[in-house]
Amino acid sequence: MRFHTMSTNLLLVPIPEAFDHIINRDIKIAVLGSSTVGKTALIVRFLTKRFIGDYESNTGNLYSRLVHIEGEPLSLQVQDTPCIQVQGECAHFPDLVSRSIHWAEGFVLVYSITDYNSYKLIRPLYQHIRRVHPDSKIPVIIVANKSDLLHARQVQTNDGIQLANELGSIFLEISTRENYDDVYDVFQHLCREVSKVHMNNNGEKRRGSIIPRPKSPNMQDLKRRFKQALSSKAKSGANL
Ligand SMILES: Nc1nc2c(ncn2[C@@H]2O[C@H](COP(=O)(O)OP(=O)(O)OP(=O)(O)O)[C@@H](O)[C@H]2O)c(=O)[nH]1
Repeated sequence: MRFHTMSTNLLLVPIPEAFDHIINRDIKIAVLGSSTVGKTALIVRFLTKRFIGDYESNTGNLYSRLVHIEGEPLSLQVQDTPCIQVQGECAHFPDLVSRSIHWAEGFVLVYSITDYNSYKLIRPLYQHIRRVHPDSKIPVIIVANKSDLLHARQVQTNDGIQLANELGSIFLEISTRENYDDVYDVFQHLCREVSKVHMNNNGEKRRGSIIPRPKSPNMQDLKRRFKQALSSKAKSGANL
């Protein structure tokens, strides 16, 4: 399943320090879900375009990239998170997951179509996010991964659609392995939604809180020293 909202460019390059002064905003995204649903594969596929089969068990890497949304350069940070354990109806959130939920401004909730338990985790996870961010409509995308493994399917597409409708979230069924475009869409859509939240909902607040970055700390320092030197010269001239 695809959504069709692609009109902007998403450019992925490492963030060089030289860009620091022109990037006004960070976009912080957390990718959450239970074990082996393909969280790391999804992020790595997005960042490198490559599907790499095997990963060490994830301990929580943070990835940074420069992206362009509607021409504006944004610093994208993606937090990969350790898996969440499910015990009956309860989900146990490791520390890093809890911290990521507080930190992030947009979420990718991943389950695997081959693992019904991973699907069952999505609702409590979503509700937990809403509890942590009660005042804001934080963008969330539900991703049903591994759609290429049809023979092992345990979760029907309709189950995903229904859940997403109920929760008021966007839903995508994708194969990280087979289809890069869908992976790209997930992150592009989320970046744009977070960007919209920045600009529309919190625009006034954020505009007020954006402190212009110093153009160059060295230049400022030089100017200050130059002024000091001038005033001490003027003083010593006055003393003559
Ligand atoms: N067939 C198929 N396999 C996938 C897909 N996405 C991920 N996998 C495989 O699923 C397994 C788990 O992927 P990971 O990315 O390590 O999963 P994770 O959610 O980060 O797992 P944890 O590290 O336990 O949290 C790996 O063997 C991947 O190759 C997919 O779209 N299709």
